[in-house]
Amino acid sequence: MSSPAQPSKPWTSVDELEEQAVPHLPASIAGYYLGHSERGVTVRDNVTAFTRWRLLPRCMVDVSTVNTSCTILGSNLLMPILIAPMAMQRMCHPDGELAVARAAASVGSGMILSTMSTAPLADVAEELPSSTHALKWFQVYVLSRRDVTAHMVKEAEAAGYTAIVVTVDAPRLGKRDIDDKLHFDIPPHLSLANLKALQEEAGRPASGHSQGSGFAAYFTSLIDPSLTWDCIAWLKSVTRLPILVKGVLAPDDARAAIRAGSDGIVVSNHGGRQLDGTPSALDVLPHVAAAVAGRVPILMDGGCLALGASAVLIGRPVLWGLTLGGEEGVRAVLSTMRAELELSMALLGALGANFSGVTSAILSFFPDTARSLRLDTIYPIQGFQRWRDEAAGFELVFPSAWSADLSVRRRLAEDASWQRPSPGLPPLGLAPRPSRGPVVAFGPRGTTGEENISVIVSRVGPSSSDSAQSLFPDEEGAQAFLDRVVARPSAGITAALRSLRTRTDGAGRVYTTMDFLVSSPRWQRANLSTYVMSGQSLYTLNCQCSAQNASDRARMFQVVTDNFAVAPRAPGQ
Ligand SMILES: Cc1cc2nc3c(=O)[nH]c(=O)nc-3n(C[C@H](O)[C@H](O)[C@H](O)COP(=O)(O)O)c2cc1C
Repeated sequence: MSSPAQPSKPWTSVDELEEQAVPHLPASIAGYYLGHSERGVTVRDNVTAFTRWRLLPRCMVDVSTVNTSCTILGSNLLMPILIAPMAMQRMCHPDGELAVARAAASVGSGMILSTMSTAPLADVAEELPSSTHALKWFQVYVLSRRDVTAHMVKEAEAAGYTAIVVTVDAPRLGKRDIDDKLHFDIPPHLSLANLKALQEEAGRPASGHSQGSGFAAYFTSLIDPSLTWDCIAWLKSVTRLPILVKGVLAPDDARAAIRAGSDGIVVSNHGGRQLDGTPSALDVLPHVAAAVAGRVPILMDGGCLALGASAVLIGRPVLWGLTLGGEEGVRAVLSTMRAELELSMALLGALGANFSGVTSAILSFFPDTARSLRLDTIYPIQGFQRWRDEAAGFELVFPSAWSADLSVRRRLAEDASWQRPSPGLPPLGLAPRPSRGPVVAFGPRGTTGEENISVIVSRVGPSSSDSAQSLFPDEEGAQAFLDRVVARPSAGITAALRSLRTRTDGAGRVYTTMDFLVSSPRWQRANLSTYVMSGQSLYTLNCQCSAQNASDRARMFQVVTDNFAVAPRAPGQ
């Protein structure tokens, strides 16, 4: 292909970007990227659907600060816009997937890397450092060769990808007439880097397929057409990563995906490239959101946060940016989209509108944004409410069906009266009582406390510099901590680390989260604990349940952990 192109003139819309990029690509590659199945009814409707909805702005809302950041399955992003998995990006630009990854990382977006990537998944992972606002997920096509699929998934987990997105709408490739006419195939200087071993084993597929698209024939030879919902359990048996299902349109399939153990749903018709005549992703989104009822995050192709998606995926515009300007071109596309989202949010006054009596059900339509505005201190959002403890300097969200543990509140009241005697009485002159446990705890109503979410604040002395580092730099350090602090060998109690991850807040504080299992001869408890230093205090958030309930509670605990935040305490506190 020709050398990377530059935009000939400034562009103001995705249509203009496409017009400029397409002439720079060989016809068969442009045809593949632009392509759709059959008559293109669905690809057109994906766009037209947006013209059938209208936005109703609310006035007189203070929008001097509009926040587009969000948290999705533990990743903090500066915008709820991710890059959809797209095959063979080196056909646009020599840097291909690497450039896209760099651009995503630089603007706080995220990338879902395709199985059909032309760069190896490990190389792409390196461009998306875990410490920044950069989500990296890996898209999986389940192949007839399950061993190869399992190997790829394990490799993705080892390379630091934090979720697997399994595409379920392509048991066969859709009928793509343009690709057939132009005999589209993988250019000879490129290869599907994640399937190299398979290609070497079977011999490289011959290009220039005389009967149509060589790529379509190759794809069909790879994919397992017998896939059913059992594959989610199979994927879970090969990886500990959350599994999202991409390609759901029917509400019943969303329910089935959750029953099968999916941790998220991507509403998508594959950009109109699979079955022609399916509804647009936008039109089905509200129905899927109703079926999902907040149990797992929903993402969608093309983008509408206000109808129930937590984040949106963009596809072809990224390829046009990549064609025209490599990394810089993709960055321009993402930055423009973020700026447009921010402007739309400001003009909508949408966030403040929720204060004017709109219910929590409506807040659930854009949960992450609503949470970032703390609207959940007033209304539950998707079943969670916010607890702010200004004196202790932290806030968290808790399941609104759970209640605060009254014994903790009673003990805190006792501590306070110990330090502040009743009015009129002389001061007792007593030293403050040392911290004796959590400052807040929540549990399901009517239970005895085995399941709980609690926060402990411990004074540890001046160590503010520690806040910028993870408390446990590696898994070995974290396991050593568990052995020392949690395990009690004399009572037969052991603690085993399952995973360790970190995130950083806007003030540079590092939140370290450990997933660990505590076992005694009689019981097993699953814990998700987050540790963060702020000022002179160590904050510990602990979410605990019985090991049997762990998979049921996983999503709830994830939301609580993702939204836990500390802030500097007022002077003297
Ligand atoms: C060129 C191209 C390649 C794609 N490759 C994949 C893929 O490898 N895996 C996948 O799950 N989806 C793939 N998709 C579908 C996208 O992930 C996404 O569903 C769709 O493109 C979004 O629509 P948009 O391009 O209109 O934004 C591809 C789409 C395009 C345009």
